[in-house]
Amino acid sequence: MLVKTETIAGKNIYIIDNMLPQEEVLDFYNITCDLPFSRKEKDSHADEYPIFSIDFNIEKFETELLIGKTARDLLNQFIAIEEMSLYRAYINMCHYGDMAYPHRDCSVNKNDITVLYYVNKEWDYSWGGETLFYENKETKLGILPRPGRFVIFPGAIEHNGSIPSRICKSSRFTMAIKYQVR
Ligand SMILES: O=C(O)CCC(=O)C(=O)O
Ligand SMILES: [Fe+2]
Repeated sequence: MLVKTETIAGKNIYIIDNMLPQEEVLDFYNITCDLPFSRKEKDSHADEYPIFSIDFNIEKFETELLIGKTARDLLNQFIAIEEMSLYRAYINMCHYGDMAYPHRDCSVNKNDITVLYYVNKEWDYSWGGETLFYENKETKLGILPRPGRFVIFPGAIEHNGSIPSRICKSSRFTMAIKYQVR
Protein backbone atom coordinates (compact mmCIF):
# COMPACT_ATOMS: atom_id res chain seq x y z
CA MET A 1 0.00 0.00 0.00
CA LEU A 2 1.29 3.44 -0.99
CA VAL A 3 -0.38 6.52 0.52
CA LYS A 4 -0.13 10.17 -0.48
CA THR A 5 -1.94 12.86 1.51
CA GLU A 6 -3.03 16.21 0.05
CA THR A 7 -4.85 19.01 1.84
CA ILE A 8 -7.45 21.37 0.40
CA ALA A 9 -9.06 24.04 2.61
CA GLY A 10 -7.80 22.20 5.69
CA LYS A 11 -9.37 18.89 4.64
CA ASN A 12 -7.32 15.80 3.83
CA ILE A 13 -7.51 13.79 0.62
CA TYR A 14 -5.84 10.37 0.67
CA ILE A 15 -4.56 8.76 -2.53
CA ILE A 16 -3.93 5.06 -2.03
CA ASP A 17 -2.17 2.81 -4.54
CA ASN A 18 -1.23 -0.86 -4.60
CA MET A 19 -4.11 -1.93 -2.35
CA LEU A 20 -5.38 -4.82 -4.46
CA PRO A 21 -3.55 -7.64 -6.23
CA GLN A 22 -3.24 -7.09 -9.98
CA GLU A 23 -5.58 -10.00 -10.78
CA GLU A 24 -8.34 -8.50 -8.63
CA VAL A 25 -8.02 -5.21 -10.53
CA LEU A 26 -8.28 -7.11 -13.83
CA ASP A 27 -11.20 -9.29 -12.69
CA PHE A 28 -13.20 -6.32 -11.47
CA TYR A 29 -12.50 -4.42 -14.69
CA ASN A 30 -13.72 -7.40 -16.76
CA ILE A 31 -16.89 -7.72 -14.67
CA THR A 32 -17.52 -3.97 -14.99
CA CYS A 33 -17.27 -4.07 -18.80
CA ASP A 34 -20.24 -6.48 -18.92
CA LEU A 35 -22.56 -4.57 -16.55
CA PRO A 36 -25.85 -3.10 -17.83
CA PHE A 37 -25.19 0.63 -17.49
CA SER A 38 -27.88 3.22 -18.08
CA ARG A 39 -27.49 6.88 -18.91
CA LYS A 40 -28.92 8.54 -15.83
CA GLU A 41 -26.05 9.94 -13.74
CA LYS A 42 -26.26 13.71 -13.28
CA ASP A 43 -23.80 16.01 -11.49
CA SER A 44 -26.71 18.32 -10.58
CA HIS A 45 -30.43 18.70 -11.28
CA ALA A 46 -29.55 21.06 -14.11
CA ASP A 47 -27.22 18.53 -15.81
CA GLU A 48 -28.58 18.03 -19.33
CA TYR A 49 -25.87 15.54 -20.30
CA PRO A 50 -26.09 12.57 -17.93
CA ILE A 51 -23.36 9.94 -18.12
CA PHE A 52 -23.78 6.18 -17.75
CA SER A 53 -23.84 4.56 -14.31
CA ILE A 54 -24.92 1.43 -12.49
CA ASP A 55 -25.82 1.15 -8.80
CA PHE A 56 -24.81 -1.70 -6.48
CA ASN A 57 -26.96 -3.15 -3.73
CA ILE A 58 -25.60 -1.45 -0.61
CA GLU A 59 -26.87 -4.26 1.69
CA LYS A 60 -24.32 -6.68 0.26
CA PHE A 61 -21.67 -4.24 -0.89
CA GLU A 62 -19.46 -4.22 2.20
CA THR A 63 -19.72 -7.93 2.94
CA GLU A 64 -19.70 -9.60 -0.46
CA LEU A 65 -17.53 -7.42 -2.69
CA LEU A 66 -13.79 -7.06 -2.20
CA ILE A 67 -13.89 -3.41 -3.31
CA GLY A 68 -16.63 -2.75 -0.73
CA LYS A 69 -14.72 -4.43 2.07
CA THR A 70 -11.50 -2.64 1.13
CA ALA A 71 -13.25 0.75 1.01
CA ARG A 72 -14.66 0.16 4.51
CA ASP A 73 -11.22 -0.87 5.82
CA LEU A 74 -9.66 2.29 4.35
CA LEU A 75 -12.43 4.44 5.83
CA ASN A 76 -11.78 2.96 9.27
CA GLN A 77 -8.06 3.49 8.85
CA PHE A 78 -8.07 7.08 7.57
CA ILE A 79 -11.26 8.73 8.84
CA ALA A 80 -11.65 9.28 12.57
CA ILE A 81 -15.45 9.60 12.61
CA GLU A 82 -16.71 6.26 13.86
CA GLU A 83 -20.33 5.98 12.86
CA MET A 84 -20.37 6.25 9.10
CA SER A 85 -22.90 4.41 6.99
CA LEU A 86 -22.79 3.59 3.32
CA TYR A 87 -25.65 5.23 1.44
CA ARG A 88 -24.69 4.69 -2.20
CA ALA A 89 -22.21 2.68 -4.30
CA TYR A 90 -22.14 2.88 -8.09
CA ILE A 91 -19.87 2.90 -11.11
CA ASN A 92 -19.67 5.91 -13.44
CA MET A 93 -18.86 5.32 -17.10
CA CYS A 94 -17.90 8.17 -19.41
CA HIS A 95 -16.26 8.68 -22.81
CA TYR A 96 -14.70 11.45 -24.86
CA GLY A 97 -17.44 13.91 -25.77
CA ASP A 98 -19.39 13.41 -22.53
CA MET A 99 -19.95 16.24 -20.08
CA ALA A 100 -19.15 16.46 -16.36
CA TYR A 101 -19.51 19.40 -14.00
CA PRO A 102 -17.78 20.55 -10.82
CA HIS A 103 -19.99 19.50 -7.90
CA ARG A 104 -19.98 18.52 -4.23
CA ASP A 105 -21.25 15.16 -3.01
CA CYS A 106 -22.88 16.78 0.05
CA SER A 107 -23.54 20.27 1.35
CA VAL A 108 -20.54 22.25 2.63
CA ASN A 109 -21.53 21.89 6.29
CA LYS A 110 -21.74 18.07 6.16
CA ASN A 111 -19.01 15.51 6.91
CA ASP A 112 -19.87 12.91 4.26
CA ILE A 113 -16.95 10.95 2.87
CA THR A 114 -16.55 9.65 -0.68
CA VAL A 115 -14.22 6.81 -1.60
CA LEU A 116 -13.40 6.58 -5.30
CA TYR A 117 -11.98 3.46 -6.89
CA TYR A 118 -10.47 3.66 -10.37
CA VAL A 119 -11.64 0.59 -12.24
CA ASN A 120 -9.74 0.77 -15.55
CA LYS A 121 -7.08 -1.86 -16.22
CA GLU A 122 -4.80 0.65 -17.93
CA TRP A 123 -4.59 4.44 -18.10
CA ASP A 124 -2.11 6.66 -19.93
CA TYR A 125 -1.64 10.13 -18.44
CA SER A 126 -2.17 11.65 -21.90
CA TRP A 127 -5.75 10.33 -21.79
CA GLY A 128 -6.58 12.96 -19.14
CA GLY A 129 -9.70 12.13 -17.15
CA GLU A 130 -8.26 13.30 -13.83
CA THR A 131 -10.53 13.79 -10.86
CA LEU A 132 -10.09 17.51 -10.26
CA PHE A 133 -10.44 19.16 -6.85
CA TYR A 134 -11.14 22.86 -6.43
CA GLU A 135 -10.86 25.55 -3.78
CA ASN A 136 -12.60 28.87 -4.42
CA LYS A 137 -13.09 27.89 -8.08
CA GLU A 138 -9.37 27.28 -8.62
CA THR A 139 -8.06 23.82 -9.51
CA LYS A 140 -5.91 22.61 -6.62
CA LEU A 141 -5.36 18.95 -7.43
CA GLY A 142 -5.74 16.51 -10.31
CA ILE A 143 -5.70 12.77 -9.67
CA LEU A 144 -5.21 10.42 -12.61
CA PRO A 145 -7.42 7.31 -12.86
CA ARG A 146 -4.53 4.97 -12.21
CA PRO A 147 -5.69 1.30 -12.25
CA GLY A 148 -6.61 0.03 -8.78
CA ARG A 149 -6.20 3.43 -7.11
CA PHE A 150 -8.44 4.52 -4.22
CA VAL A 151 -9.06 8.13 -3.22
CA ILE A 152 -10.75 9.13 0.03
CA PHE A 153 -12.07 12.68 0.31
CA PRO A 154 -14.64 14.80 2.14
CA GLY A 155 -17.69 15.00 -0.15
CA ALA A 156 -18.00 18.69 0.65
CA ILE A 157 -14.88 19.54 -1.40
CA GLU A 158 -15.89 20.66 -4.89
CA HIS A 159 -14.61 18.19 -7.50
CA ASN A 160 -15.11 16.96 -11.06
CA GLY A 161 -14.60 13.57 -12.71
CA SER A 162 -13.15 14.99 -15.90
CA ILE A 163 -13.83 13.49 -19.31
CA PRO A 164 -11.02 11.64 -21.11
CA SER A 165 -9.29 13.11 -24.14
CA ARG A 166 -10.02 12.11 -27.72
CA ILE A 167 -7.15 9.62 -27.91
CA CYS A 168 -8.64 7.55 -25.10
CA LYS A 169 -10.49 4.67 -26.76
CA SER A 170 -11.54 3.09 -23.45
CA SER A 171 -14.51 3.86 -21.26
CA ARG A 172 -13.49 5.70 -18.09
CA PHE A 173 -14.89 3.77 -15.12
CA THR A 174 -14.89 5.07 -11.53
CA MET A 175 -16.62 3.47 -8.60
CA ALA A 176 -18.06 6.05 -6.18
CA ILE A 177 -18.67 4.79 -2.64
CA LYS A 178 -20.48 7.31 -0.45
CA TYR A 179 -20.79 7.41 3.35
CA GLN A 180 -22.64 9.72 5.68
CA VAL A 181 -22.27 10.27 9.41
CA ARG A 182 -24.95 8.18 11.13
O1 LIG B 1 -15.32 9.96 -11.66
C1 LIG B 1 -14.77 10.74 -10.88
O2 LIG B 1 -13.57 11.01 -10.93
C2 LIG B 1 -15.60 11.43 -9.83
C3 LIG B 1 -16.99 10.86 -9.68
C4 LIG B 1 -17.84 11.69 -8.78
O3 LIG B 1 -17.51 12.78 -8.43
C5 LIG B 1 -19.11 11.16 -8.28
O4 LIG B 1 -19.54 10.08 -8.68
O5 LIG B 1 -19.73 11.85 -7.44
FE1 LIG C 1 -18.72 13.49 -6.86
